[in-house]
Amino acid sequence: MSTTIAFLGCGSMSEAIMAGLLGSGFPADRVRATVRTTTRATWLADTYGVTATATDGTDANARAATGAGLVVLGVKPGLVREVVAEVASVLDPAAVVVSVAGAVPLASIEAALPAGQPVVRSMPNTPARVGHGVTALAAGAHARPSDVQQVADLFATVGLVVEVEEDQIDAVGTVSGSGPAYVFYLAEAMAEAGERLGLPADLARTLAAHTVAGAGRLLDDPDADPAALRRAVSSPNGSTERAIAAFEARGMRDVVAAGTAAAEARAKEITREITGS
Ligand SMILES: NC(=O)C1=CN([C@@H]2O[C@H](COP(=O)(O)OP(=O)(O)OC[C@H]3O[C@@H](n4cnc5c(N)ncnc54)[C@H](OP(=O)(O)O)[C@@H]3O)[C@@H](O)[C@H]2O)C=CC1
Ligand SMILES: O=C(O)[C@@H]1CCC=N1
Repeated sequence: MSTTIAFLGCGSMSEAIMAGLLGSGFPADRVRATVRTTTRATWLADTYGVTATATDGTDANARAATGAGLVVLGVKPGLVREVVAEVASVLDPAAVVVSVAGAVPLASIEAALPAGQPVVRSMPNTPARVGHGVTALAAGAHARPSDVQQVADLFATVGLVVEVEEDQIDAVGTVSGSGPAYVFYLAEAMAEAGERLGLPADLARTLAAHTVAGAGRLLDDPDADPAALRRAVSSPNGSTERAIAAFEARGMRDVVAAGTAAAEARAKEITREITGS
């Protein structure tokens, strides 16, 4: 990849992608980032050696997007329209606009850009920070296969990339986009449970965190089967089997399904808030 990349909005998600990209050897002098505050802009520039500027009352987004081959929309969903409006007139016609924003439809971005501007919508996740992300991509109406490939190459520097239809993106987001938060929540719950059984808080947290990280490593294999890995821990009539039976009896699978359904419903609600339809 030999283009200039502009991250418009560089918080948790875009920083994770940017860090992975730089870690893969992409030159820092071809990366631009914009954020709202000067403090964060200075921190990003000092930490990564990229050009980072604050937008507050300035045309920083337009300046960062000018001449960039890839323009990543990394702001919160409610700000996407505003940022697109700031850059629409300066984009190179061949520049590929990549949205990481959850719940913002391709059509609403395309409608605010010059006709024919290629747009790709993505749903990444924060393990990208350590090169273990998974990103789903959905191509917009004017994105050519080579545009999608360029975006796939960007995200491949931070993990696995899959291509989906846009109508699957909300569901994807509830599994892999939000998913790291569910796993961290499980780690919190395991630590609290350990404390209730008398373990010191620090020890319980260390045990839970390292266990989740280690289990993740075991899953990090194309042939890994979560159910088989679970069975390998569960001795017949042993203590793990008893724990899993207690989870099942309390409807753990339904609880997880209810969480993902709530996440999907909220994504659709945000889409309605943004598009007014
Ligand atoms: N976090 C996640 O796990 C995932 C997030 N997403 C999507 O990524 C997007 C960003 O989320 P996340 O990174 O968590 O959010 P953050 O709040 O961490 O990052 C948003 C960034 O946008 C900056 N910003 C605010 N206003 C502007 C502006 N007008 N122009 C340029 N930059 C601006 C902020 O600057 P400052 O720091 O100075 O305030 C901040 O750095 C969202 O749309 C979300 O749906 C998608 C998948 C996963
Ligand atoms: O919570 C959110 O809205 C975003 C989308 C997926 C992960 N984070």
